[in-house]
Amino acid sequence: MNQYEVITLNEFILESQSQFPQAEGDLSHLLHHVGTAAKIVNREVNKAGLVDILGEIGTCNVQGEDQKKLDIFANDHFINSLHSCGEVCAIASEENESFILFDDDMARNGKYVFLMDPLDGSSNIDVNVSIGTIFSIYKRKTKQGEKATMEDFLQPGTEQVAAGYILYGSSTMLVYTTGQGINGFTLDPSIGEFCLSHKKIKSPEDGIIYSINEGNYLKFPAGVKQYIKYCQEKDVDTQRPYSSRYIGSLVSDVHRNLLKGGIFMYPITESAPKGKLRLLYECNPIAFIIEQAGGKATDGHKRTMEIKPSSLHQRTPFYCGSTNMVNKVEEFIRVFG
Ligand SMILES: O=P(O)(O)OC[C@H]1O[C@](O)(COP(=O)(O)O)[C@@H](O)[C@@H]1O
Ligand SMILES: [Mg+2]
Ligand SMILES: [Mg+2]
Repeated sequence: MNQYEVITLNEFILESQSQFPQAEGDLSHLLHHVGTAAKIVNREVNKAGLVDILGEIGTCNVQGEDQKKLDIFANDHFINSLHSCGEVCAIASEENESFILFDDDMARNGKYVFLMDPLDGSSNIDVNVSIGTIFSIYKRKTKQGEKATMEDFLQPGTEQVAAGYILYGSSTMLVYTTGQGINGFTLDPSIGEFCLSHKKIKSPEDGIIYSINEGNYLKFPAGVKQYIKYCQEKDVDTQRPYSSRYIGSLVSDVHRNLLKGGIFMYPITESAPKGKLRLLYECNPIAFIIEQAGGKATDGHKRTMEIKPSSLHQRTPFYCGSTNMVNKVEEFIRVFG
C-alpha cells in the first residue's frame, strides 16, 4: 500500500463484501454503524477533561463495578447507532444485566446480535491512559421477525461472524475481522474517516513482552508463578528476561502485543476464582482477532472460542498472544497446576 493511497473503512467494507456475491450488505451496513458510534465516543474521550464525562455516575453494573460516566455514554451511543441501522435484533452489554431487545418491526427483522464492552479499561478513564471498546457479532439462531432470545447470545466464539475493538489512544484505531484476516484503521480527525493503516496484521509467533497484573502474584496458580519466573530468568538464546508491560486496559495491552509479539494473561486468582474477564464480550472477540493474526487464545487448557457459554456475563481465565508463548504457559500450567 503506497503512503498516498487512502482507503476509508467504508470503502474497505464494501470491497470486502464484493468478494461474496451472495452477500446482501447487512453486515457491511452494521459495521458502518460501528464506525459511526466509535467516532462519537472518540469525540468525548478526546476532550474528556473539558466536559463533564469523567468520574462515576453513582450506579453499579451487574458485575458490582461502579459505572463511569463514559461507560454509560459509550453504552448509550453504541446502542442508539446499532438500533438505528436495523440489522441488529438485540444487544448484550457489560453495562446491562440482561440483553436489550429491539422490538420494532425493522430491528426485529435484523439478522444479527451484537455483544459489547462499550468502554474497556474503565480504571484508566480518569487518568488519560488509553481505553477501548470491544465488540462481537453473531448471526441470530432464532428466526427473523421473532423476538431474540438468550439462545442467540450463548453461542461459542467459533460462531462469530465478525469481531473487533476500538482503541482510544494517542491515535484512535479500529481493528476488526470477519474471518478473512485482520486489518487496522486509524481515525484521521481532519477528514473524520477511519483510514486503512495496518493491512493484514500478522502477530509474531514469539515475543519478549509479558503482560499480567503482578500485584496478584501471590494469588496466582503455581503454573503461572513458574511461567513468570521463566520470563524473568536470564537466557540469551530465548531473549530472556522478557519485559513486563501492563497498562490495565485489555484492548491496549492486547494491541501492543499483537503488533510487537507478546503474551497477555489474566489467570484465576483467589479473589476471582473464575478469572476476571468476561467470555462473551471481552475474551471471545479478542480471541477471534488474535487467531486471525496467527496467534493463540486459551483459558490455560482449552481454546477460548470453543468454550460453550452458559451465561451472559460469565468470566474465564484468559491467556492470549504469540503462539509459542501461550504454548509455554500452558505447559507450565499442565505441569504445576
Ligand atoms: O485492574 P486489574 O485487576 O488488573 O484488571 C484490569 C483488567 O480489567 C479491565 O479493566 C476490565 O474491563 P472493564 O474496564 O471493561 O471492566 C480490563 O480492561 C483489564 O485488562
Ligand atoms: Mg473490559
Ligand atoms: Mg467495560
